[in-house]
Amino acid sequence: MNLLNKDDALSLARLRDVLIRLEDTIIFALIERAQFALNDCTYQPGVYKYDNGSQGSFLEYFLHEMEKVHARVRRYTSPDEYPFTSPLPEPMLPTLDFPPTLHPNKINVNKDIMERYLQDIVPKICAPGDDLNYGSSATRDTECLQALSKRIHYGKFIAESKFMDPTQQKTYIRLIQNKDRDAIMELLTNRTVEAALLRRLRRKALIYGSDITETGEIVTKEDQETPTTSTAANGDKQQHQQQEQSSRKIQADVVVDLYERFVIPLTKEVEVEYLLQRLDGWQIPEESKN
Ligand SMILES: O=C(O)C(=O)C[C@]1(C(=O)O)C=C[C@@H](O)C=C1
Repeated sequence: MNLLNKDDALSLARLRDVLIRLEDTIIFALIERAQFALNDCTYQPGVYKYDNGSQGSFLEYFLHEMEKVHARVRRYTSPDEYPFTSPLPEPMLPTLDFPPTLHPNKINVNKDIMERYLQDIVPKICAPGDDLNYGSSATRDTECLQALSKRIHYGKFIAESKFMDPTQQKTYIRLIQNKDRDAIMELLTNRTVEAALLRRLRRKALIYGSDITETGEIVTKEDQETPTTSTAANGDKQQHQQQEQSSRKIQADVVVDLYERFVIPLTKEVEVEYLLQRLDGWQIPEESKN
């Protein structure tokens, strides 16, 4: 998405395309992280002494050092990029002129994303234990966190696009003025889009989590070892399905659950928060007054 182009940044269809592409980024990032053990010591504060004075975990140290370099090349001046750590240095590259697409706001839900990622996601996708690959797991964690953060903060653009829809603006303005959080949530919810997303995501996770043979067939280890036949008893079939699931690089259920319970709800929270602040310092145009 070219955020230097305002029309792109506010087209709901294009924004949804970005979310679809980010599904791939997120699934692949999770698959990469799942190669390594949980490595819990990388999440505990005070395990190592850090040269930047950090008192946090190895992951926080790593994230901060990496975000410093990314800040220098102006990553966080882009309205779809949000850092997890601070303070960060000023960019060494000259500032880019992004058109003012979003209403000024300071919404950053990365703290929630980090908490949910560590509590809910890592333990579900990684084997328990310690394989000493601390740098590799922190690198993969960073990729997962950045992709999730980008996806969830895209809620701001989506909310802006919905707010700018002339058929909806009056209603949004009334609900925002009444601070009616629940009604705003209901108005921005599109259950058809959510259901289609979850179906697509399951399919993608099943496919991306499998291997492909030289002749292009999708297989798992058990497809070769335990042939399923139409005469297999139900119990055998179930056992096979369970084996097949456990041999995948990532379980489709885990990815779907992650989106259902965390990614979509948090994106919607960002949308609601953004809308609740949307009228601050904004002159309501005559045609949009209720
Ligand atoms: O596509 C939208 O309209 C969005 O607001 C994004 C999203 C999502 O997180 O995927 C969130 C709320 C809608 O119910 C549908 C989908």
